[in-house]
Amino acid sequence: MAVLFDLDGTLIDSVADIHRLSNAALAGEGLAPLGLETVRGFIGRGVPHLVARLLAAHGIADPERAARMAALIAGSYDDAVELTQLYPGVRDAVAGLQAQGHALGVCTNKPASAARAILRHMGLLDAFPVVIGGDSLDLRKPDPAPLLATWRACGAGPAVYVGDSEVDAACAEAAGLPFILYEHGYRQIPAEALPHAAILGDFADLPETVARLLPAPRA
Ligand SMILES: O=C(O)COP(=O)(O)O
Ligand SMILES: [Mg+2]
Repeated sequence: MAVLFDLDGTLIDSVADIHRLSNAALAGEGLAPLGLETVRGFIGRGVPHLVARLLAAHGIADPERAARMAALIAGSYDDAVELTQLYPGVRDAVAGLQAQGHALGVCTNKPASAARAILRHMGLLDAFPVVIGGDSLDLRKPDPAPLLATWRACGAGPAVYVGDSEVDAACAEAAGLPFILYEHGYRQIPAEALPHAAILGDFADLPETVARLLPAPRA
């Protein structure tokens, strides 16, 4: 059985680093910085969406500037780890699921190398042998393709997806996987408004929630 995770807003609280990168990219274009809460609302659909929203906040739609900003962010994303933290209980939950023999994977819209870099920084890269990022395939979440690729690489057995946003809920639904909504991430609408099999408020409850949704096969 497999437990698949979103990254930003689910395993890690990365908004401060993404905020810093975003304002550096805006500064490169001579544009004023944006507040942390504003940038938080732009996270979850990958870097192209992020830069489009950063520019749109300044009333700008300009593919050339967006491409320059995306390149600047890509150039420093792997080092944007200092302000990022694991959500409380993540380390123990991951260890517990590993001990129960679950395959663990990450399916994020963050670029794959930045996703691996932050997992390495947290000492968790070995726990997640499968990491699919927003640039791993031609399609990103909410298209189900990256989640299905993660699921297949984790053995294609019974699986759940743990995520924090509208994008993750839609992606899990399209992939046909039960969705566990982590409620302290970056979603923009009430938790009840998102399709979910369970809501997770505390990572300490994750192994039990997974066991409820993925009962062990009878001998
Ligand atoms: O938008 C991003 O870059 C990443 O977001 P995700 O980890 O929640 O998919
Ligand atoms: Mg997320």
